[in-house]
Amino acid sequence: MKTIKADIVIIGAGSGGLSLAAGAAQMGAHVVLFEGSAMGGDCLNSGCVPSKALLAAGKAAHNAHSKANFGVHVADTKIDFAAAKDYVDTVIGTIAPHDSVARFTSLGVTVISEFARFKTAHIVVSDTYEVTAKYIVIATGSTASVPPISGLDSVPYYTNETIFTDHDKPDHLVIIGGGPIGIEMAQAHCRLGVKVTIIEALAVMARDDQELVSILKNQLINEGVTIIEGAGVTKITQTTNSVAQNNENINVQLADGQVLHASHLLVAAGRRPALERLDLDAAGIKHNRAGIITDERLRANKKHIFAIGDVAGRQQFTHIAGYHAGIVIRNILFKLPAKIDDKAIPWVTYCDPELAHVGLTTDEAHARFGADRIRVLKAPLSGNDRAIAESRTEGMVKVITHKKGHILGASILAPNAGEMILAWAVAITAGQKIGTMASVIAPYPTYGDASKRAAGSFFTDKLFSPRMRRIVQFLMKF
Ligand SMILES: Cc1cc2nc3c(=O)[nH]c(=O)nc-3n(C[C@H](O)[C@H](O)[C@H](O)COP(=O)(O)OP(=O)(O)OC[C@H]3O[C@@H](n4cnc5c(N)ncnc54)[C@H](O)[C@@H]3O)c2cc1C
Ligand SMILES: NC(=O)c1ccc[n+]([C@@H]2O[C@H](COP(=O)([O-])OP(=O)(O)OC[C@H]3O[C@@H](n4cnc5c(N)ncnc54)[C@H](O)[C@@H]3O)[C@@H](O)[C@H]2O)c1
Repeated sequence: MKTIKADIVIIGAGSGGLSLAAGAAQMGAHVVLFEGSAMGGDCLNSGCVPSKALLAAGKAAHNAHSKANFGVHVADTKIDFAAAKDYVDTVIGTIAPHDSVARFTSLGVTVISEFARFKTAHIVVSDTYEVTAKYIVIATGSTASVPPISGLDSVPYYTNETIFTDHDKPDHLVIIGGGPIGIEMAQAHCRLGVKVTIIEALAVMARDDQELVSILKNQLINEGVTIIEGAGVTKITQTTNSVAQNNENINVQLADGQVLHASHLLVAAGRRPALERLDLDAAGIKHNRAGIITDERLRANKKHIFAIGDVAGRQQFTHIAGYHAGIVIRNILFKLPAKIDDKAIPWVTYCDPELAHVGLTTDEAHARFGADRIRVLKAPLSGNDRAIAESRTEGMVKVITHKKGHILGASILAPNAGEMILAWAVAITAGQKIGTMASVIAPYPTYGDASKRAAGSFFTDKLFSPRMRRIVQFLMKF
């Protein structure tokens, strides 16, 4: 057993662990980083990167098919599903060196490619190392949560960890769960020629603005995705291939008695924190079903132990893991009592059109301020010249403000909503009122102009009122 003394031990080299390791080591701390699997974690290997690459392949196929209204006729579009998966591998391979052991070693981080667990509250061990550290940061992420459906354990199914590595094209992909993973994978596969059905126990994309979600749902249904909501799966069985049509030999029974036949299943029913290898009891660290219990400084019940990213039981996004890393750097390296601030957290689901959000949702704003103290501003893309020129009028910018003009939240459904939401994230972070966005000079013609238009509608009633008309008519006398 080799022994090391370190300033900071980080367990997990995903988005959170890597950001923290790179920052802390380059600022002079002695950092030991444990990773038991692939460097880069979920985001690089089985999350953001492969899903966005597959969506890009799907978008290329879709655009090749749907150009007739532009007067462009594309003959004989052929989709090579395996080649699309090769493309996904290439994208991962291109980014991988950035997250590699070699790069982090060159930054001064001691990387140990083994799973780690607590021996005591100050000592972390793996198969061949024992590291004593002043601070320990748990960044072990999350894994797919597999619901206890009768028969599921006796049939093959994909999770995010396996779906990107299989290069065979499914005939009929049935997806259990209509959250961001389910929606993104449904559209990517459908556009690459796969028959897709989503089964969602409650409502799809429940965390997002439901008016925008319903437009998105129509878009997906028009493209060929079948969406079944409010339907629990009660039982799953498998028949022998010889009696199944189109390889649809997995039978998915729903609570209403309906039975669907799938060739492949994807379980996308949420996440559970990756705690099982850590032996948290050895360090007396408190946790619950969501993850490590932390305070606003991301400290566990032992104040020298922190948790960041998915395992911290808060929002589960790569940019949040990176944000957490910054909070922990300020706490550990600079001894500042930095706390997380939830006011302007953005998220984007990268279907086409993209669905983006930042700040409070309409429901949250209602609950916090009451319906009579908030305003909802809308700019449908049907009134946006760029969207009309590109035949992409299906979306909308929707903004929630306090009645005094403070911006509380924004949701956008648009082709590049993920880029557009940044302006609203900046405005909310900076505590700006809606007048700032209304007075911005937006380049024409852009989708961003719809943000300005939504903001401007805050003032429409006052600007075009009888009172204003009387004032202007009076002033025109001079
Ligand atoms: C399909 C999919 C698509 C996604 N798309 C997006 C997106 O577009 N945008 C976005 O912001 N987010 C997206 N996410 C979420 C994002 O991937 C996660 O929020 C992010 O990866 C969390 O980073 P993390 O560092 O907390 O954990 P992870 O990236 O999961 O990294 C944790 C690491 O810890 C390692 N580990 C675990 N236990 C131990 C141990 N005991 N010892 C040593 N190592 C250990 C694991 O092997 C892993 O490498 C997506 C997720 C999925 C599944
Ligand atoms: N673009 C992005 O940023 C992006 C993309 C993918 C994932 N992610 C992250 O990963 C997380 C996990 O994504 P997810 O989609 O797995 O989880 P999720 O929790 O967001 O959605 C899971 C869905 O599955 C449903 N469900 C659960 N059990 C079910 C069952 N037995 N039958 C039918 N439906 C069931 C739930 O009602 C829910 O709607 C997200 O919350 C997000 O934080 C982000």
